[in-house]
Amino acid sequence: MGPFTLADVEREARARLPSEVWDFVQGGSGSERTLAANLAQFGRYALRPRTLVDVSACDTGLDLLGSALEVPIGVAPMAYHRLADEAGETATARAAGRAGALLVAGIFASRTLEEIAAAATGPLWLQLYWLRRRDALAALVERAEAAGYRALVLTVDAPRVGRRLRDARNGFAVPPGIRAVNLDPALMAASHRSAPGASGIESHAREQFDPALSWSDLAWLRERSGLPLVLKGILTAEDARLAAEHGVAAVVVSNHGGRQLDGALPSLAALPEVVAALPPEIPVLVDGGVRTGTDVAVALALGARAVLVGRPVLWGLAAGGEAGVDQVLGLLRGELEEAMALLGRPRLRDLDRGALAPWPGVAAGVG
Ligand SMILES: Cc1cc2nc3c(=O)[nH]c(=O)nc-3n(C[C@H](O)[C@H](O)[C@H](O)COP(=O)(O)O)c2cc1C
Ligand SMILES: O=C(O)C(=O)c1ccccc1
Repeated sequence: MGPFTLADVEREARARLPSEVWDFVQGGSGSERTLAANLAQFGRYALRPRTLVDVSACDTGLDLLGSALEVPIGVAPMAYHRLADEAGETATARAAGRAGALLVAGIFASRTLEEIAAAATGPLWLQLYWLRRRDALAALVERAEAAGYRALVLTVDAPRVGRRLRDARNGFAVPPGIRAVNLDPALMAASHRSAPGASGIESHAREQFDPALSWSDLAWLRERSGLPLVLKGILTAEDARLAAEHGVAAVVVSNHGGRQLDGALPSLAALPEVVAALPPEIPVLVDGGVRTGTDVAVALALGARAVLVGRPVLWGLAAGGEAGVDQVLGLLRGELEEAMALLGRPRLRDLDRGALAPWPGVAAGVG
């Protein structure tokens, strides 16, 4: 029977994955304070249900950068889905399409951009890191456009990869059979070796990521592609305003699932100031710690247009492959519809600050 919650899927995934892969997926940087705070922040809000509203039809559909979604939910970009399931990103793509959800494929996908696009039936975006090898980046952008990707998501919170102590202690390296197949193997070699005290991921990023990336470099990307540019990893109003000035189409409020700056703001806590700093035509997405449909409702009530979900998708893959991702996305969708019905807010636009109160005795900053 079940799973009935994402926590059920998490338990099953943990039982199935090798412990060093589990640690890579689950872990955060440093003391994992931000990782924990992402989850805890949702508990700072209480919901204010309205009654005697016709909720016989709850509509979770929306338009995001010109693409229709059935749910305000996307799969966050994550490296190496094949760590969790043999089919990897193609399974994720099929499941996301069935759920009417967005898929953000990662630059370190373990299936080719073209394989992912062929499996996808819904909108697809591609996440990029700013690699020193700008030629490799330019080639990816060209391939993404040709394959039908609809936006580029530049991750801006990782000039280097944060120190993840679980991976360092485990000497984690990406297993040889699993590769970031969209990049030249020569660029990826360090990911497959662990140096003393550093994971392969950390060594690879030190070698290949260009930490000199700054606002003026965004023009390079925008010149190479007509695709909308999304910045992932914004946590402040200052950066939100700069993003708007630089012609960005959307932003993702994120601390990278607590994997980058330990001690950074929980993403839900940063969301209101980012929303307030941007005009309504620039949608704000948020990720980090979304585990239930009511979490989705809270994020939307604080001004997010949609949420991205990271680890739970890998749990789904590990627990049941493509069907496991169906379960994860299906549970979130069902829980969101239930929350909307019981809140008396049958349309996404009804989810506003009026839906929230601070949890009694806790300063939530509903504003
Ligand atoms: C195993 C794993 C790999 C990730 N790889 C990437 C990546 O390659 N690029 C990126 O921008 N974010 C990456 N992320 C961060 C996610 O996109 C997302 O910000 C985060 O997982 C959201 O938090 P959640 O896992 O609590 O939902 C990764 C996260 C995990 C757990
Ligand atoms: O972005 C990440 O969190 C991550 O785990 C990763 C994976 C491969 C290369 C760089 C970062």
